[in-house]
Amino acid sequence: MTIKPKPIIWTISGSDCSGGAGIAADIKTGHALGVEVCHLITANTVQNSQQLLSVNAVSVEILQQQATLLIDDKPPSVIKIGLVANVEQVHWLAKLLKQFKVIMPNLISVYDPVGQASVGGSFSCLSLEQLTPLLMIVDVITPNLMEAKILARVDKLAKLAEANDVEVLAKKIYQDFAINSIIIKGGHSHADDKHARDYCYHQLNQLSDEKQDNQEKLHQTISYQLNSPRLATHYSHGGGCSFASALASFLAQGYLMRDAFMLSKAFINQGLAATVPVSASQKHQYYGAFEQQAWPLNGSDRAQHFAEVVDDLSGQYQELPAFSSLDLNGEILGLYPVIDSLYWLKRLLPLGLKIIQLRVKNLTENELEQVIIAAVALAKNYGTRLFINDYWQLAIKHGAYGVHIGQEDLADADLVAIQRSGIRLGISTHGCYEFILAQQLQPSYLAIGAIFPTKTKDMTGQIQGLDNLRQVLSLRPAENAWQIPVVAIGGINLERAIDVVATGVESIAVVTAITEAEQSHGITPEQAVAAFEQIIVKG
Ligand SMILES: Cc1ncc(COP(=O)(O)OP(=O)(O)O)c(N)n1
Ligand SMILES: Cc1nc(C(=O)O)sc1CCOP(=O)(O)O
Ligand SMILES: [Mg+2]
Repeated sequence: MTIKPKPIIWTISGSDCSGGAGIAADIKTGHALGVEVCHLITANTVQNSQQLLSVNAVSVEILQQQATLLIDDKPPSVIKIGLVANVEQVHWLAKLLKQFKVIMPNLISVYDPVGQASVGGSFSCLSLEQLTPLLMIVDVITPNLMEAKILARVDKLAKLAEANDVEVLAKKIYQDFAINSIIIKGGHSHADDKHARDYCYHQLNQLSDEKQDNQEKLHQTISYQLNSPRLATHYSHGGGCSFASALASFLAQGYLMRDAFMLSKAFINQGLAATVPVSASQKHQYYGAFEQQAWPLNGSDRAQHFAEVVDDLSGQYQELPAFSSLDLNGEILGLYPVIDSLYWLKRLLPLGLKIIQLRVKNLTENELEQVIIAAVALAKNYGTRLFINDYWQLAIKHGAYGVHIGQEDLADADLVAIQRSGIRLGISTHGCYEFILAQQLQPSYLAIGAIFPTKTKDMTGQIQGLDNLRQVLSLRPAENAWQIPVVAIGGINLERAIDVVATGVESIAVVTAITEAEQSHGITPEQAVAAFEQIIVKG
């Protein structure tokens, strides 16, 4: 087995001598998820699974010595903060993070506010005012509902109803402390006992989530809930710490905030699910340590640990029936050329493709309509499934086989009109969050990209690699059930196609590997199509 260098996270938190929570949970979680964990202990607590006896703070001098010694040796990409024992530690941490952000502008800090022990008792008596210097500098915060109410100063909220509204709480916290991402965990305290709903209010762009040059999105916020069945287990000691350190670990591996959140919740669900049988078999309610299971989980039950996404889009289209299928009759979709003109359409259609996409970016509305009319007629002659990129109204109007829609256009497109028209729908996704959300809409196919860096489109920060491709493929319903066809796109050429096909993906979409085959491989586009088809058939 080849050992790759691991991302490094630091956890600055308390030690739980019973091994369930705090530093122990952070180390077990980081190791399960493949990151290296440096740990700076803020307090040595005396506790077991039943009670907390004392919290013995470590001096800031010792903490500073540890930070100084580690910073050049093992610099972190993410710092996770848990128990902060006293005011001195708050000021020390705020100063440390401020200094680190100057020398490491991409450093992310995740603060899991630890006030009350789940076994009863208080870890610290810090007031909100005392915690403010730290709150003003962290990037991500992961309170539970009770902690969120304290952070949002619930007593100052106008109406009592607002006190339980996670969106109101998160906005208030964002307003007061300018924290980029606020995740309110629903694990312990939600009124609906059948579900564990975790809520995220998140400002785009701050954690390199979207491209910095996209001015429109610069200060856009998104909010959504991740919803999964509540799991009946008493093995949850340290679950909150493990969630925050999982988030830190996935962020350190370069995942976007929404994907890191989705994966962290799946990691927690996986651990809780593993202990349901042992918990049920016990006569007395033994409060066991959260179980960090190996990751990634292989096997057919993997998808069940991933939560459903609840947001405006999923709410709006909750009742929408599935989109028309690709009528593949058991065949795989295969090669999917994406081209930008009638010239390419005329050249490639005679090759007997099952699917092709017209992706035009530089024509006027009128020119475009004429091209689409001609393209639909041409594709019908050859019996090839023609998808029109972006222009769903024209695709419906002129009876194209389908339309392909990107994430940017999803909220503005009328999915009801597309579904009722009977034309097929393909949706772009870039990571497990978008994949799960789009899968809930039951489109005709899902695309995932960019698998590799590509010069055709700026996909900075959204390169998936083969591991993420495998991961999203496993998020479809279990084997034997109907599975949505998946198309891999982005930077795929003849050399890389072999590995892509080996993941089991149904289709490979390519632009330049065909249109620039002469320049890159000294072969004609027709030869490139034949070579791809051979790889797909063999795969
Ligand atoms: C098969 C396939 N996958 C992804 C895309 C990208 O679509 P989108 O996100 O809408 O970006 P643009 O292509 O419009 O730049 C695609 N076209 N086809
Ligand atoms: C148009 C497009 N969409 C992508 C996505 O990931 O959504 S990647 C991409 C570019 C594909 O071009 P090539 O095959 O030349 O790399
Ligand atoms: Mg598009």
